[in-house]
Amino acid sequence: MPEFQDITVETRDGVARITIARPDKYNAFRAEAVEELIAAFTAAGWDRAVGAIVLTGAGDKAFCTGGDQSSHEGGYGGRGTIGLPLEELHTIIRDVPKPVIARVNGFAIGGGNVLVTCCDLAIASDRAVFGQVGPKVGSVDPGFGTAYLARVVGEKKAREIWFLCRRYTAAQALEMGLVNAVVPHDALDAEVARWCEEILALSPTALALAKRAFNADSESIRGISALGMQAVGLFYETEESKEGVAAFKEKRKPRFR
Ligand SMILES: CC(C)(COP(=O)(O)OP(=O)(O)OC[C@H]1O[C@@H](n2cnc3c(N)ncnc32)[C@H](O)[C@@H]1OP(=O)(O)O)[C@@H](O)C(=O)NCCC(=O)NCCSC(=O)c1cc(O)c2ccccc2c1O
Repeated sequence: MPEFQDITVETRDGVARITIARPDKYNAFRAEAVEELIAAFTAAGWDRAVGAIVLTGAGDKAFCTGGDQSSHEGGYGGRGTIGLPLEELHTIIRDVPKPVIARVNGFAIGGGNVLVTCCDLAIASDRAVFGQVGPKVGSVDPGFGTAYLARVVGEKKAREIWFLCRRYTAAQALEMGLVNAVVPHDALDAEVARWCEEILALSPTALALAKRAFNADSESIRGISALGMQAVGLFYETEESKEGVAAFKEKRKPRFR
């Protein structure tokens, strides 16, 4: 496994735990983090000794709060259409032939919420908070974070999440089907371990086939995502989008109109 700066990877007893390790930024990702996540998922995904992958964030505050707003004005400066190869990250989470569990230990906001959506399963602490902020900060995930979210929580709820940018409790996330279980914060690791143990007892090939069968039905969203990224790249160059980022950084309300 290569040396990582923004993430950590721990593989033990058949479980690879990938942690976004930027707690001072509420585990927001910059370009380096996205590249490292892609590399870690690729390695764990094809490691025959690994039967389940857990994605989480470091510390007690956040799972992930999406793109690092302090690292960009317009594009994010890395590889890909918007300077963050997010469509590749979402794709690899779906393509690894084993279950990926989001261990949601705190805020799952913006791109963090999209990661929860993309993971096969999600187990949340009762302190977790969910929501979208794209339209507040001049951005949108035009693929799995919108179109696939609608499949997960239903059309009306997905539109509410994006059109109002509210925050939701873990209990509300459970009710809408965004997570599979909610447990007291201190019981999160034990619960995630229990789910992994059950998965590890099952046929890996049957699980891989089931995952691919589930994915097949929503595969067209990958194309929508690629197309939408081109549009978001252009959107980031506009004053409207830049106003959203500036308002977040200056801790004020955006003036879009
Ligand atoms: C997470 C919050 C709801 C917390 O709010 P709260 O009021 O409790 O605390 P603060 O706002 O003061 O935050 C504390 C501290 O953390 C820093 N921080 C939080 N999030 C980020 C971040 N994303 N980047 C950088 N820094 C962050 C914050 O600045 C504070 O630091 P101090 O030093 O000032 O103390 C709230 O913070 C929040 O809403 N955060 C999310 C901000 C955000 O805009 N996220 C990115 C959205 S865009 C995105 O993620 C995205 C995802 C995709 O999948 C895409 C796909 C395709 C195209 C585009 C995509 C895209 O843009």
